[in-house]
Amino acid sequence: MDYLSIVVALAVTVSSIAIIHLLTRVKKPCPANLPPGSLGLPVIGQSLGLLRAMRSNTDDQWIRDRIDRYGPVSKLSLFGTPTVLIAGPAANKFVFFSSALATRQPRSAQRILGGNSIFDLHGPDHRRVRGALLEFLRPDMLKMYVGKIDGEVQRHIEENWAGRATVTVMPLMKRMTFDIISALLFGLERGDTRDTLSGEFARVMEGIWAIPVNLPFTAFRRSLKASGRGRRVLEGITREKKEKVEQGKTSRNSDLITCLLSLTDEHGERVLTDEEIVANAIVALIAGHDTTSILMTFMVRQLANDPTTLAAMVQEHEEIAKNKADGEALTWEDLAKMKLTWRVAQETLRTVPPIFGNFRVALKDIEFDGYFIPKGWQVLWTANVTHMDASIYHEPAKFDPSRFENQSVSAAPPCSFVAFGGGPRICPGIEFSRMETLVTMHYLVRHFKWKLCCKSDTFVRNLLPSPLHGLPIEIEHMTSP
Ligand code: HEM
Repeated sequence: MDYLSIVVALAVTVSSIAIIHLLTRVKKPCPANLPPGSLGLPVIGQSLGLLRAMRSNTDDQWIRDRIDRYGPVSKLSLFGTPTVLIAGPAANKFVFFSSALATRQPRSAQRILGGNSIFDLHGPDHRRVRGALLEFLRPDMLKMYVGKIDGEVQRHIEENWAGRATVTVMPLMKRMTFDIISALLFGLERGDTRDTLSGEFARVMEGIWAIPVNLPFTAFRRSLKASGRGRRVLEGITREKKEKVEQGKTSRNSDLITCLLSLTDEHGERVLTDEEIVANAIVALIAGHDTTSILMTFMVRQLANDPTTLAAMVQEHEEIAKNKADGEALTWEDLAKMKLTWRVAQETLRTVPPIFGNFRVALKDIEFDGYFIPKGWQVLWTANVTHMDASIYHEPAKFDPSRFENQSVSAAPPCSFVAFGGGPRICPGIEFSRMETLVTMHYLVRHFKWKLCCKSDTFVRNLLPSPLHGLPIEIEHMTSP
């Protein structure tokens, strides 16, 4: 709401500027071969149309309409910058692998996350920070934490699902993924600090993709302030951990922050500064928290209306459970057996990708598909058009996890499944989110049956997809968790 009302308020001011601009501008030569389409009104461009479409869950159609009208490469203006929208596997590959394109966060996210975030780094700095994060996020490191994730999930279900007749899935999944991430990344066990941080980060998320107007009562201002408070808590935690590392009182594998503090290069110098560690721990929290909770929420929503998939999943998890003692935690080997469940997750990500797409910025004049993209323009890649392409996914509207079985998808062109992005910036948190999702589904499908409370099964995109009213469900207990 906040976002839209500010945009509308700004529209009046901006239209006046636009008129003055149109009357006074010096005509610049227009490079040949720009993609078809119109840049619309200065500053506003097509932003309102896209935001409206996202809110009414018609963004897919909005993009498709543009493609029908202009073809797979078209120009428009979004959030004040001329933009080229490109779609399809070849376009995705171009975006993910071109060294002439750099990631660009909205100005609001840049200001909230600060300058050290991996999202704003390129070349050797990006590789250094990404390499450091992967030291902790790589599978052979994460496998040590299955028990810890299992403990968090079981406790969460016991406290929030057991004994209830209804629950609202989305906020519960958000809180649970926050708790898991903060336990593993920051080494924060349950308690006051974790609760405070959870509140601060919920506020950060509200304004991270807002118009960056730092005025009282704007979501951006609340978010900026909350990120400052959250950052100070994490700086304190980092200082404490640093002392322990220097005194040799902790293991490098305790959590992400300790791991990053312990990393040194061949000259014995720390790989990341304290500021970089705090900034990128925050990034990992923000990048990993909503995305995974959305995936799990939409899996719950899908399974409510898909008894065949649910029955197959229950069977997979009962098979695993029958070889375990009561209350015994899952292991890495158990997760490896949850193949169907991960296919259901992949199909959920195909049909409802948590990340709609993202922007890059052209570092120099470039060309794609015969069209000229000037330096400084944005390039927008989106997931849905590719995921719903009938020439890649037969009957794309149908929910069919078996597509990911022996990969009918492996015959598909590269960059056809882009829920996690691709290329050198592919999501480094895939394994982490896979672990959280598999462990959570293991306990949910074995212990509960559920049905949706809302008859209307729609969702909106507030940049990220969100089911109506957070997905309230009626639950029935099968066995105690
Ligand atoms: C279902 C869960 C997730 C989804 C769908 C997802 C999706 C994505 C996508 C699409 C990108 C690439 C954006 C681009 O190239 O424009 C990305 C990057 C990133 N993700 Fe994830 N993500 C998920 C979970 C996680 C988790 C759990 C973490 C951390 C614990 C994480 C950390 C990151 C980071 C740090 C980047 C930036 C990588 C870089 O720029 O090199 N993500 N994610």
